[in-house]
Formats: sequence, C-alpha cells, structure tokens
Amino acid sequence: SCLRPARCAVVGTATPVAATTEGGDGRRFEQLAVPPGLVDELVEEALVWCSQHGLVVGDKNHPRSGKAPGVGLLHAPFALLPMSFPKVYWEQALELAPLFNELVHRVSLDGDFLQQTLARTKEVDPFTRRLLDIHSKMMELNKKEDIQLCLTRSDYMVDGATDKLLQVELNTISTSSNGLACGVSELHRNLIRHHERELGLDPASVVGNTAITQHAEALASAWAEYNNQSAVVLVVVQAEERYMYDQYWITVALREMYGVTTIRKTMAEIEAKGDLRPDGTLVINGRPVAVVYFRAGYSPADYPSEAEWRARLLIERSSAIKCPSIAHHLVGTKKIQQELAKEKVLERFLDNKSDIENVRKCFAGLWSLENDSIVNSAIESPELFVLKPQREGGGNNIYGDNLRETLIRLRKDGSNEIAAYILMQRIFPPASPSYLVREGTFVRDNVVSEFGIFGAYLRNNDKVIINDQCGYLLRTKAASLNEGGVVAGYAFLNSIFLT
Ligand SMILES: Nc1ncnc2c1ncn2[C@@H]1O[C@H](COP(=O)(O)OP(=O)(O)O)[C@@H](O)[C@H]1O
Ligand SMILES: N[C@H](CCC(=O)N[C@@H](CS)C(=O)NCCC(=O)O)C(=O)O
Ligand SMILES: [Mg+2]
Repeated sequence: SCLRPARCAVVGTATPVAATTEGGDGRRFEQLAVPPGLVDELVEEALVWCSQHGLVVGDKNHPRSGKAPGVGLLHAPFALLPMSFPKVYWEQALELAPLFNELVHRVSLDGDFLQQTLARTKEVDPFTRRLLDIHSKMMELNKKEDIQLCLTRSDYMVDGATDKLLQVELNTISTSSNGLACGVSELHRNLIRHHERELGLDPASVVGNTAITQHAEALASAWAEYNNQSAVVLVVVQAEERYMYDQYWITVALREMYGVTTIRKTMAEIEAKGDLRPDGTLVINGRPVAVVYFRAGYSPADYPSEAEWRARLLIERSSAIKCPSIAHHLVGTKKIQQELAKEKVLERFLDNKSDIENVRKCFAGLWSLENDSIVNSAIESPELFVLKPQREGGGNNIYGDNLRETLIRLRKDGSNEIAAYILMQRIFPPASPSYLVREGTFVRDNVVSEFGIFGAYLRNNDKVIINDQCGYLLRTKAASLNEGGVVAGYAFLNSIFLT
C-alpha cells in the first residue's frame, strides 16, 4: 500500500535546468533554429518517435478511434523543436501557481459569492444554472468536503505590446494534455540529443515536464488520504474519447507508481451502475470510489439527458473526493474570472499584500457587458477584444465582426443574455516562424504560443498536503487563428527551452 508515495520520475526531470543558449539563438519566443537541410530528417525521426513512445491521439478519420484503445492511432500534433522562452516568465508563472491554488480554494469556500456572482448568468445560461443548482443543493445539505483535491492549469500569453505575462484563463476541471505534454518535451530532448552537433544545442536545456509524475502523485495522495485500501479512482470520461492516450498516461502512472486502480466510466454508466451506501460511500459495480477524476463534465455536450445530471449529483453527494468538486468547478467559470479582476475582490480571498499584487499583475482587461463604455469600444474595435460565454474545451469564443454584431444585438434586445458573457482584452503574443507537424506532414507558419502551468492542491481539513506547480503545457498555433486548443484542433503541442 502506498501511504505517502515517494516521487519517482517516470518521464523527464523534475526541475527545469537553465538553458545554455550557446548555439541556441536565445532570442525570445522563437522556435530553435532548424537548419533547412535537416527539416525532413527531423520530421521523419519525430514521427517515428511519436509512434514508438505513445505521443498519439485517436484519428478522427477512423470510425472507432475514440472507442477502443490501440485503434486508429495518429501522432499528436507537435512543433518540430522547442520554443525559446525567457526564464523570467517561467519563474513568474511558477510563483503564481500556489497562489492561484490557494485563491481557487478560498473562493470555493464562499458559496454565497459563487451564487451571487453567477445569479444573472443562471437566468440565461441553462448549463451554468444546472451546475449552480447542484451547488445550492450541497449548500442546503451543508455538505462538507473534508478532503479536497483540485488539479488546475493557469494559461498565459505574453502580451507583445507590454511584455507582460497575462492570464488567459484559470482551468479547474479536466485540465488535460498533462500526459502528452511530457511526451513532447521528451521528443524534443531526443531530437536535440541525436543532432547535438548540427543543432549546437544542449539537450539538457529542454525543460523536463513533471506533469505525469506530479498528477499521479496528487491523485495517489488523495486516494491515500481517503484511506480505504480497496477503493478505486473513478475517471469520468466521454463515450467517444480520442484524447484517451493523454488520460492513460496519468492512470497507468497511478497504477505503476502507486498501485492505485482506476476505472473509466461515462456519466451515463455512473448513473446506471452507481450507488451510495448509507455512510455516503460511492460504489460503482460494487467497488468503493475514493476519488472522482473528471475528464468530462465540463461541457453541456457531456449532459445529453437527465441521467448525466443525476450522475453528477450522485457523485457530489458522495464521500468520494471530487476532482473538482462542484464548487471548484464553478470557480473556474469565466464570469468568476472576470469578477475576481474587479477592484478589492482579491482582498476578500487572499491575505498577503504582495501575493495579491502578483496575482493582479497578470490579469488582462476583464469586463462584464454592463460596462457601457467598454461595450462601445468593443463595437468600435472588435479586434481588440474576445467575447466569452461560460464554456470550456476550446472553440467557444466570439471574435471580430461576429463579436461586434453580437454586442449590437444584445444591446438592441436589452435582454439579460448579456450576463452569459464576459468581455476580455485581446492579447497579442509575439509571433515568429515555426515548423508544425500534423498528420504526417509539416508546415512552416507564423505562430504564437500559450503557456500553461498545472497546479495541484490537496487539503485534508486544515492540513494542506500539496500546494504546488504540477508540470507545464506549451501550445503553439498559427498567429492568424483566433481560437486555440489542441483537442479543438487549432494548436500544436510544444516544449520550452529556457533562455
Ligand atoms: N484574451 C485573449 N487574447 C487572445 N487569445 C485568447 C484570449 N482568450 C482566449 N484566447 C484564445 O482562445 C482560446 C480559448 O479561450 P479560453 O478562454 O482558453 O477558453 P477555453 O476554456 O475554451 O479553453 C485560447 O486557447 C486562446 O488561443
Ligand atoms: N477530452 C478531454 C479534454 C478536456 C479539455 O478540453 N480540457 C481543457 C480544459 S476544460 C484543457 O485543458 N485543454 C488543454 C488541451 C487542449 O488544448 O485541448 C480530456 O482529455 O480530459
Ligand atoms: Mg482554455
């Protein structure tokens, strides 16, 4: 049995090493220089490496690629070599990780703040209303979560105009690519090692990614806190899941490093096969559940019928450790992100002045649509803004002319629907040319990157057991694209070369 799992590295090194930039062009946010004559050879080697090391996704052109593992595999989309990335931003994001974990925890405890902030959204957004209804049921029951596990990811872009690291969003549910992100840094380290002479780079300079080992450690530690040796970790998944290999990296590490068993169930299966014992234990097919790890449940598409909502409520009412709980889930909505950016709101949740300063420093402009002057500016220059509904998973935001038309329509209707959205300052990261590889071929494109730091927070009543950064994710996409996201089909996995 693993009481307090010792960390053993499965992939990558635990701590990033400072990049030696001799040879590396050491310039900011640029893909490391690829000698043109080497591109084809590197691409071929990289594709072979992906196939042999499980850096793969399901191929959407294959009918059963989301159903059965090992069927219809395709290499994950990746950038050919790492992105040079100034250490100063890396360190700033690492320092912010425990602060955002603490902030998420504190906000999750303030049920009235969550309900009040989302009260108008509740009137116009049925999905958010259903989540809030479950949350208020838990408040009525005075349900306490003694043990809390939250796996987060804070996503950033560097604003080219001000050189500031600005937060794009704070994810508190189904923070994915934690598995594949490790593979792409191993891929890059491997390519650089084999071509050290031609590339003139030190392979140790590729930042190792600890996301798999640290997510497995956090889940195993939560399982240990639940203290029932025969309990399992329940992974909530979608019926069709082409990103399953990203998920399996975590669950296989859980078994291999800590001997913890996981079971994969859809919400519908949980509703059909799940029960609560009188003591609150969640049981699936007779197996007690210690931790529920949501890798689905963040989108309306995950609730096609009332059965899935009954499953969410059953899970929430149980004594299992929810990752995330309904409260943590709600903290990650864009409306809460916007509310936390208002004056004096952080002061309600964080005590330390310099912590508050550091968190506030990375906030981009965030407004509700009740702010007439901002709505006027956005109608004037829509390209400087992003309009966001309360949705997760990529592909949901509104940009450009569509943003202007939506704002004009909402203003004309004068409806409450404005509460379903937030307006955000559009961030323009520095762009640079890069080789990107998808479906076996490469393209050269001008790209921008989005940098995410995973966070793990585990608490048992007053004892904070883990509050740490938990690996990283770098996603790179064509600068011409509005949307981002790997699962959504826009972005490529990348790794960091600290300069
Ligand atoms: N303020 C912004 N400036 C520039 N791009 C943005 C901004 N907000 C979001 N995006 C782009 O849209 C994508 C999705 O937005 P995000 O808020 O992360 O929603 P989701 O929860 O669907 O991932 C991001 O990955 C990024 O590429
Ligand atoms: N299929 C689901 C995918 C879950 C999902 O989309 N998660 C969002 C936050 S909600 C996210 O973290 N996206 C980062 C990777 C990307 O860019 O696509 C899973 O495997 O859990
Ligand atoms: Mg996002």
